[in-house]
Amino acid sequence: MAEAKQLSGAGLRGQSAGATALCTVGQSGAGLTYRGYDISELADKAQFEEVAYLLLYGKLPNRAELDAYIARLKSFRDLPQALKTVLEQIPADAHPMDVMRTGCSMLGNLETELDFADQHDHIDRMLGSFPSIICYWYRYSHDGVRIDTAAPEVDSIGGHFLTLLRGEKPNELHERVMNVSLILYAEHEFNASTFAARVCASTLSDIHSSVTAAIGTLRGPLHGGANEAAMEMIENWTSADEAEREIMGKLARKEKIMGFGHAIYRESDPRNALIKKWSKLLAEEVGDTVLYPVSERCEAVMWREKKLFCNADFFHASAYHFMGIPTKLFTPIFVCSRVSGWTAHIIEQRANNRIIRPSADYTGPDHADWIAIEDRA
Ligand SMILES: CC(=O)SCCNC(=O)CCNC(=O)[C@H](O)C(C)(C)COP(=O)(O)OP(=O)(O)OC[C@H]1O[C@@H](n2cnc3c(N)ncnc32)[C@H](O)[C@@H]1OP(=O)(O)O
Ligand SMILES: O=C([O-])CC(=O)C(=O)O
Repeated sequence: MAEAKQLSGAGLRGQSAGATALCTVGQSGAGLTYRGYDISELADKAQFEEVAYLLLYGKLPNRAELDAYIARLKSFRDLPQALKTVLEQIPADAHPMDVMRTGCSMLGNLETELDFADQHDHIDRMLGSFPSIICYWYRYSHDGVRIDTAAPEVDSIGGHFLTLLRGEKPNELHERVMNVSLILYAEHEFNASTFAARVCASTLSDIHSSVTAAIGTLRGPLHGGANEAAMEMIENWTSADEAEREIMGKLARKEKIMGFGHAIYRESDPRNALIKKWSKLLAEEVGDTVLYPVSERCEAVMWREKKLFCNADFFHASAYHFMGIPTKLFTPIFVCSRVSGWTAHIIEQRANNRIIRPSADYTGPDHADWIAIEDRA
């Protein structure tokens, strides 16, 4: 069994910030479970909606419960006119994560959470409508089309996203990959965005504020934004040899390579092998001879040179790209998935709440004498 990563230093590393029954990350150096279920088994056997139910309701649904849950999520796909009007004001060159942040916040204005007893209704609404929010904005701002977001012909959230984006139902392979991807991204203990959601929830704020805080936190390239940043890097390289030269140059310049490394895992991120397998299949489907070999070479060079491994984001970049998904929509897909984990954590925080308020080590002056404004330099 691998040793756990040595955790100490800045960034609250290695300090427990609370308890959770939702997820374990890196307990054996590399493992990941959601409520005790291993991620490999979930990615192989589950539907994303089943995993969301597991996280949110504490058990796997039986057939009748799953069917009812999927039907319920589908019923939340339509957007209120006022939200569509706001989305239509956002320019095409806006960052789609800003669109998600605004979309979630606007939903909170229109359908405000007035009572925590209704939290599940708001969560299901977010799960059902987030793909609609991003795709409505994208298709309107880029193609001038006002799409109907209901898409009743497709049941899954991943399939819904692709159908809205493309205007037609995806093939089985693409729907399956989206399902796996959403499962892999659903939950990850006290990562930065989830922690932001819990901090916000701990003030007894509403669920839309908590999720909006999480979206803003996921956006950064050190967190969810790494899948886009990885794509922007690898798409420049036309061969594996060029990728190796460029990576070596970046390492020599001490640049960060996006999609590698992890705050908790020590020797691998278990989500990588799972999404990599699907990226390879998609590469074969589109006849790719460049991007997948480039990605594999990056992986080999980073391990050889730095013992750094691909995290969940790296092979997501090529997988999404092979499915024709525009790079700037990569992180919003992460949002459509992680909203399940964020909201499960908000429920957990609310059930046993104390406001999250750590201390700081003060490093300023001991005492300063007041200087009248006319005497200041
Ligand atoms: C879904 C997710 O959010 S997964 C994470 C997505 N983020 C990325 O892919 C961004 C690139 N990766 C990183 O920036 C980091 O690895 C993080 C933010 C994920 C983790 O940060 P930390 O826990 O602080 O990293 P860690 O302590 O393991 O770093 C050890 C050393 O490796 C270096 N390192 C870590 N990751 C990388 C990387 N991707 N490229 C180059 N060097 C790296 C660090 O700079 C550090 O070097 P130093 O000791 O000379 O300062
Ligand atoms: O756990 C982390 O720090 C980041 C991560 O992999 C995730 O949120 O999926």
